[in-house]
Amino acid sequence: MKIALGCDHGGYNLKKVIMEHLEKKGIDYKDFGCYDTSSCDYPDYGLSVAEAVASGEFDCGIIVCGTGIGISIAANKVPGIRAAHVTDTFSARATKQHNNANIIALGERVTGPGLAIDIVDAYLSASFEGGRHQNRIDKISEIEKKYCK
Ligand SMILES: O=C[C@H](O)[C@H](O)[C@H](O)COP(=O)(O)O
Repeated sequence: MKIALGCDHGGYNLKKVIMEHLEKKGIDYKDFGCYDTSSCDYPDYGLSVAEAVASGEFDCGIIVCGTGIGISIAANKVPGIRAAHVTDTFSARATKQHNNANIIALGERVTGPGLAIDIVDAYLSASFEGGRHQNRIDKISEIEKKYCK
C-alpha cells in the first residue's frame, strides 16, 4: 500500500504524527508538503495529493489542515476523488466501506493525535463493500461527468 500525504501549516504537526505512525507500521508513503509551519494555502496541497491519488500511483491519500474542511473541499474538485472529512473512527471505517473514499481529511485543530491515529487505522483496515454502494458511487461519477468538462 502506498499513501500520499499532504497538509497546510495548520495540519503540519498532525501530519508528522501520522507519518511516524505509518513508518512504525511499515506503510509506504510520500509526503507532498508542506514541510514546516510557515503560513501557506491548503488548496495547493489538497490538489497535489488529489492528483497523485487520481493518477493511480497511490492507493489513497491522507490530508490535514486546521479543520480538515478546506483541504477536503479542494481535493474533491479533482475528478475521481472522493475525499472524506472525518472526525471519528466510525465514519472513517464507513467512508471506506460505503463511499470507497480514496482520501481522508483530518483537522489538527479539531482532532487530537491519539484519535487521529485510530481514525487512520480504522480507514486503512476497512474494505469497500461494493454492491448497492457501487451503484451510488457510479451516480457520483455521473454528476462529475455532467459538470467537469
Ligand atoms: O479549512 C481550512 C483550514 O482549517 C486552514 O488550515 C485554516 O483556515 C488556516 O488558518 P490560518 O491561516 O488562520 O492559520
